[in-house]
Amino acid sequence: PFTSYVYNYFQSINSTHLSCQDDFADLCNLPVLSEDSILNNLLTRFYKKKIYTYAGSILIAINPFKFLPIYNPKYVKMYENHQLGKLEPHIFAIADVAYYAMLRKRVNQCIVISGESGSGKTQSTNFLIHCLTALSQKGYASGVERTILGAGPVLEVGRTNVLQQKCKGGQSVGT
Ligand SMILES: Nc1ncnc2c1ncn2[C@@H]1O[C@H](COP(=O)(O)OP(=O)(O)OP(=O)(O)O)[C@@H](O)[C@H]1O
Repeated sequence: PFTSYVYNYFQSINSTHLSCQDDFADLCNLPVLSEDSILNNLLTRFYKKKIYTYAGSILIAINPFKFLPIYNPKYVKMYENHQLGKLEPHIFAIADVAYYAMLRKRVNQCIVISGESGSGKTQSTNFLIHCLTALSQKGYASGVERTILGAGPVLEVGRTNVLQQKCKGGQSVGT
């Protein structure tokens, strides 16, 4: 029901009008907090090619279904050791916060990725692993990234068998 609500809402919106509208990088800063204002903000940002939005320390990602040039090493560097919320919302910001919290607190960290089928969980997991291996500076040298990414499909098949597909609504990455 929520998906059809969102779909109907998106259908009723004038996209040219949206791209001129102001948007908020964090939903917590919305002057009025309602379903309409949240969806309107997410859609406005999406039309401006901003697929990520914060809800406090939670990152909301909207699948663009196309390549965006926002995952290159320049972005890893830009988000390295930064304070969450200072820069535009980004998946690398979440990886960075988890990585440095792990180093600082010396405690394992967990990133939970949730969404319906096809929403981009696997892709987001890959971006997180890419960023984490780059931050640890082992990615390029030892092929750690390739090894972890290679294990992903095997783990997914195993987990899907055990949980019988219906429970496959979330993914997690531990650092
Ligand atoms: N950030 C992104 N940028 C570009 N394309 C994306 C992004 N996220 C997802 N996609 C596209 O959407 C497709 C589906 O995403 P993905 O496989 O990650 O979904 P999923 O949530 O893991 O689905 P399932 O639960 O069915 O396995 C990808 O193959 C990719 O083409």
